[in-house]
Formats: sequence, C-alpha cells, structure tokens
Amino acid sequence: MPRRAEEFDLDRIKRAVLDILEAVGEDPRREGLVDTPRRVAEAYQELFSGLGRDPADELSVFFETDHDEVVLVKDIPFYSMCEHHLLPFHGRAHVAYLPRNGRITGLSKLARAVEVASRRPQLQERLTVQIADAIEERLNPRGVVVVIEAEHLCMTMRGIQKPGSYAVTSAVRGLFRENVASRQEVFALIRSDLRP
Ligand SMILES: Nc1nc2c(ncn2[C@@H]2O[C@H](COP(=O)(O)OP(=O)(O)OP(=O)(O)O)[C@@H](O)[C@H]2O)c(=O)[nH]1
Ligand SMILES: [Zn+2]
Repeated sequence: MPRRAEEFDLDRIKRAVLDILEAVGEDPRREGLVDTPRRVAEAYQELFSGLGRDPADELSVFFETDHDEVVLVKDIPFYSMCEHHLLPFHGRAHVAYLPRNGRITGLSKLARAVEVASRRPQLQERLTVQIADAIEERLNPRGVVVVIEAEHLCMTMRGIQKPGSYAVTSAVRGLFRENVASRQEVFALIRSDLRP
C-alpha cells in the first residue's frame, strides 16, 4: 500500500532524478526521458512504502486455537533496497514461529510484515531482525526463526560483481535458540522441498 501522498515529496524526487540524468550527461528533454522523473518518483513511492510503518501492525489478526506446533511460511518473495547503494536486494524470506497458548495470526499477515519491513532503505540483517521482533512483540510465541536469502545487486551488477552469490541471514529466538533439536527441525523444514 503506498504511503499517503502528502508524506512523500514526489516533486522533490522528480527534481533530483532530473539532476541525476543531467549529471550523467543525458538529455532529460529527449522523448524517452521526458516522463522518467515522474516514473522514478512514483516507483520510489512504491519501493519505499514501508517507511514510517511498523511491521508489527500487520500482525493484527489473531486466532485462538489448540495448535501448539510450529507454523512456517516459506519462500515469501521480497524486494528491498540496499541502503548503501539504493540498489535492489531481493530473495525469499522464511518465517516460522511456535505459538504460545494457541495464539496464532493469519498466514498472509506474516508476508505483510515482510513486505512492510522490506519496502524501505534496508540492510538484510536489520530486515531479518525487524521481522522477528514484530512476531515476538505481537504474538509472544515460544520461539521464532526468520531466515532470509537474498541477492544484492550492489554485489552482482557493480563493485565486486559476483553474480550468483547470495547472502543468508537468520534470527533465532526463544525455544529455537535454547533447544538444538527444535532448531534443527525448523531448519530442516525450511530446507525441505515439500510442496503442496
Ligand atoms: N552487512 C551488509 N552489507 C551490505 C548489505 N547491502 C550491501 N552491503 C555492503 O555494504 C558495503 C558498503 O561498503 P563501502 O566500502 O562503504 O561501499 P563500496 O565502496 O561501494 O563497496 P563495494 O561494494 O565493496 O564496492 C559493501 O560491502 C556492500 O556489499 C547488507 O544488507 N548487509
Ligand atoms: Zn549495497
């Protein structure tokens, strides 16, 4: 969901993009570029739409069940922007938690929390921790595991240029941190290729 227009200075971004185009030696008046500053501003509005929002607020729907086992949503695709280069990093998030007293949230809400935390200038490590924090804060579960695997375009299309390399980060909380067997079980589920 885009942020409210008044919080996002589209005109300022348009001016900045025009400056960049001129600074790299382009002609911003040529036909293909005339609307580019507006397009980029609107794209940034979407790419940074998680700014000023709390991923925990996405976890607003709760159900009480007698489900006491791990809940895992795997392969949640996400696109974020590396805060160092403002280039995309993208990949998949795997989010697992162990409910306490049967308190669970909607499955889609986990993906929504990933979305809000990723749509901002971000670090992969911080993204991982923010998702885990949100789940801890709102569900008070017995354990949380968040694993993120991502390709960073700042490492693949520029700089060190290592296409195919990707970074894996994890945040492990509660029982999954204390109990090796439980942790191994959830990591095995994340690795498994069980498909619907
Ligand atoms: N830990 C971490 N590092 C990141 C992430 N995204 C980008 N980076 C790194 O941030 C670092 C910034 O390093 P600098 O030396 O300041 O910038 P740079 O000269 O453009 O670095 P190079 O990419 O090595 O050319 C680089 O090593 C990037 O790979 C991330 O999500 N987490
Ligand atoms: Zn970067």
